[in-house]
Amino acid sequence: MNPERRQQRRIAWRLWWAAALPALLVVLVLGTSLIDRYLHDVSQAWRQRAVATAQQLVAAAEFALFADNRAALQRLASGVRERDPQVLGVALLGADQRLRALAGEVPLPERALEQGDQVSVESNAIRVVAVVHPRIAAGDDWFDAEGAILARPSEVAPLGYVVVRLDTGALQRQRRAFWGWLVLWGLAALVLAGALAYRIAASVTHPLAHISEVVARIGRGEKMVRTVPSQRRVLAELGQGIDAMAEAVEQSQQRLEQRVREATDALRAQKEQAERMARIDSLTGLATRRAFVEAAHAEVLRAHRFGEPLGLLMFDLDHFKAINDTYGHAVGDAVLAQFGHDLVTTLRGVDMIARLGGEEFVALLPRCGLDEAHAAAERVRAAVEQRQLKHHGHTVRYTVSVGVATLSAQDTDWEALLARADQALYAAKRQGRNQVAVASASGPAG
Ligand SMILES: Nc1nc2c(ncn2[C@@H]2O[C@H](COP(=O)(O)OP(=O)(O)OP(=O)(O)O)[C@@H](O)[C@H]2O)c(=O)[nH]1
Repeated sequence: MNPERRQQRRIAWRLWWAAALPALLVVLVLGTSLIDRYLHDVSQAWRQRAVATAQQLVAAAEFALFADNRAALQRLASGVRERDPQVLGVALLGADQRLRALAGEVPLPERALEQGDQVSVESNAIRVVAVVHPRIAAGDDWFDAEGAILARPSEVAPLGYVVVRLDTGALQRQRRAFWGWLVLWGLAALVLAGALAYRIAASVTHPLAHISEVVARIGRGEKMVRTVPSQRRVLAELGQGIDAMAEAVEQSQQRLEQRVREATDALRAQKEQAERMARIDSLTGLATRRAFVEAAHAEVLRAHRFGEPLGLLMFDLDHFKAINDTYGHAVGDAVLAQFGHDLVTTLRGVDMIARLGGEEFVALLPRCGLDEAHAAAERVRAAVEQRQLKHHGHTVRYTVSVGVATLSAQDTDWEALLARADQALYAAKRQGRNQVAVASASGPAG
């Protein structure tokens, strides 16, 4: 059983007990007190009946006791028993408390009998001992000549005693029947209260289970799940609260996701920008040293693989420090940018042009032999020589020295090729600048 279901059961049980227990207590208390009262009345009635039977016998036995007529007394005793089946026994005792007649079973009193009636209650019987006083037989002796009372019947010596024992088994049966009835009604009340409690509990636990399930699903990441109005019933406000909370959580999650997306996009853009900047020189728009190195490596491999020529031109602006010093750094930058532009327009589109750093540039010329490379270098040199850069009222003129090298079988990598072009450039500088110098396969030429 899952935890939600177990919790639902627990709540249902508590509600059930909350409704059933008071009902049970009410039935028990009311039933017990009613039965007690009823049984008390019934046992009083039985007691009175036993006393009445004894009193009837007292009246009837007076003469026979007076006359000590045992046969008459025996008839009386047997007659009472025959008439009333609930009379268990009748005993008639004389004034000396000795037995004169007996019918059925009667335990006789052990102690000397007193004047008044005695009622004793056994588990299944009531025993009444009644005193027989002379009332009619000796009546004449009770009044004087003027009719004044000399003595009352109770004040003179008794003629004898009547003992009657009445069966109260029926009373006990009635008592048991009532208790059975009470238990039965108690159970019926419990079942009824249970059924009602179940309905009441269900009206709370079903919406609770529904809301718990929705909360669990939201917890598992199902964003769009909400409570159903027909199922949240008495807990409508709680359900609406959960819905509102889920809505707020979803919205804040969406906002968060949006922010994460934006931050990721910004990071990606920054990364791309950084990569672009790492590959493209911001001043001239040409490839950087890093981009050149990658391309040169691939080109050298390709040229060796297909036996194609590969030319490399290395450029260095002449006396560039003087330009900076004379016109300022901004003009120096403008010269660099212009030179980059001139390289792009003068050389071919397939040529890989890069700024290695400072005023040093390089161009890789695929499928280009020495003559072609030299011609290209010369074109650049001549174009730069003709260039007049106007910047903030200044007209700047400058020249460039070029070192030319072509890939030889000994150049195992681009660095070897570049080193030879650099040596050629150095030679061009040495020879007076504004020159193109060509490197030989083993070293620079003049
Ligand atoms: N304006 C500007 N100047 C730069 C840049 N990069 C390097 N330089 C300058 O370029 C100058 C290079 O000077 P040098 O290496 O002495 O060479 P040079 O003056 O051209 O002399 P030679 O090459 O021998 O003809 C230095 O003054 C650097 O500060 C840049 O991006 N912008």
